[in-house]
Amino acid sequence: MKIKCLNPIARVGLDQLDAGYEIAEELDQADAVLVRSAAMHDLKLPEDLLAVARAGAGVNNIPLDACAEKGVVVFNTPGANANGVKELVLAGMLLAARDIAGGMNWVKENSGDENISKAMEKAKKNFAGTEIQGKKLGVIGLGAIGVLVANAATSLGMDVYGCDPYLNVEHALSLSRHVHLVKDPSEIYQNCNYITIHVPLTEGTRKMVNQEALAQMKGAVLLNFARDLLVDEEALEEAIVSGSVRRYVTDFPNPRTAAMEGVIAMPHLGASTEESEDNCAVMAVRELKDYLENGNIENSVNFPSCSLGGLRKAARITVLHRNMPNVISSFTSLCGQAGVNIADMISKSRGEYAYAMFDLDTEPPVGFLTRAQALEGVLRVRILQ
Ligand SMILES: NC(=O)c1ccc[n+]([C@@H]2O[C@H](COP(=O)([O-])OP(=O)(O)OC[C@H]3O[C@@H](n4cnc5c(N)ncnc54)[C@H](O)[C@@H]3O)[C@@H](O)[C@H]2O)c1
Ligand SMILES: O=C(O)CC[C@@H](O)C(=O)O
Repeated sequence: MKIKCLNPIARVGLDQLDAGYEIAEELDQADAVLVRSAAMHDLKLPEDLLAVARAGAGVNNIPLDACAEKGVVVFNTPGANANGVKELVLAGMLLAARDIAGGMNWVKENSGDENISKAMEKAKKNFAGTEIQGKKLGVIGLGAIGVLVANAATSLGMDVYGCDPYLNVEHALSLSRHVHLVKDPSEIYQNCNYITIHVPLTEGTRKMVNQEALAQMKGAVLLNFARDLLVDEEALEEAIVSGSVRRYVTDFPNPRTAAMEGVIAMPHLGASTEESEDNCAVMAVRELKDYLENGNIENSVNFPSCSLGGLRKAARITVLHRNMPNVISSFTSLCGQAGVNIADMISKSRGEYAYAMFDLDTEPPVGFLTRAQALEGVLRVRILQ
């Protein structure tokens, strides 16, 4: 199997690619891709590509539907970099609360002054700020990162409000009982001193922090460690001028926000820690290997989770297909006609797409793959032995 890395991937992950794997020089040779933030929308994907693993959470750089149509399974690594981002969000709040950066610049600028120790006692009033303890924090999106930020902020004495209409059970169970859940994000926009967004960028969330949302804020600090396009930047500029937003702290500057007054920007550093990079690489490689070797899918963002464990029978056939009637029945009929017995099977669906795995008592006959691949609704068939 050839794996193409479109971005640098941590060594500890690549070290798991043992005998049977090699790193591809070119994308067109690849059976699978490992990627971080590289934009894949305009890449020509090889016909034989089986999988893409995003060493990270956000998948807006990957054409998910186009991949599904070609029978390419896309994975991500949920939660693997969440702590790295949480810690930077806390730093972002503190950088907005006190002029730490201004103060540090002052020290550098005055480093030649022999009397700096005296001068700073006069100058420091220019960099004074406020504390975050007792302030209201609103967290929009209570997933892997949002929950960690909310819980950490309660420990720092903040009064925390969270909003997530799709909150899942796992995240609900790990959320501190001190966090107040609200249904309407307007409650957060209107009442919170700090507002942090932790939702994925999708067509539904693009510019979710719009003019209407920004106008409700009352001198809030808005933190965006998720994606730049979640915020309407034209409206943001007006909100900063009018004072409804006091500071915009972002990990996703672009030519517009990088130059904007009132913005504290970092160069996409949220997941740039040794620990997050290692966690993501290890999880991404593990997911790829389990799919390539056993056909099992875990943490895919365009196909359902589905597993039959390790390969123990004569052969395993996996079928990525459209979620429509008769695909499974036409496949099992084909098995019957070919005289192969299905020892075990599993089938799962997710939206428009579905996946089925069949363990067989005997190897399928020559020509079976071509016939299965030609069935209506089938996107890709693999035979694993
Ligand atoms: N700065 C970085 O380096 C960095 C690192 C990791 C992730 N991210 C970004 O942060 C995002 C979130 O990451 P995560 O690991 O917490 O993902 P996650 O999938 O665990 O959590 C996302 C949460 O957003 C919620 N959500 C979706 N739409 C919503 C809406 N309209 N309103 C409120 N909640 C909504 C979901 O229900 C989910 O709970 C990623 O998609 C990515 O874009 C950035
Ligand atoms: O790979 C990175 O450094 C950033 C990843 C981050 O944006 C994510 O969505 O997980």
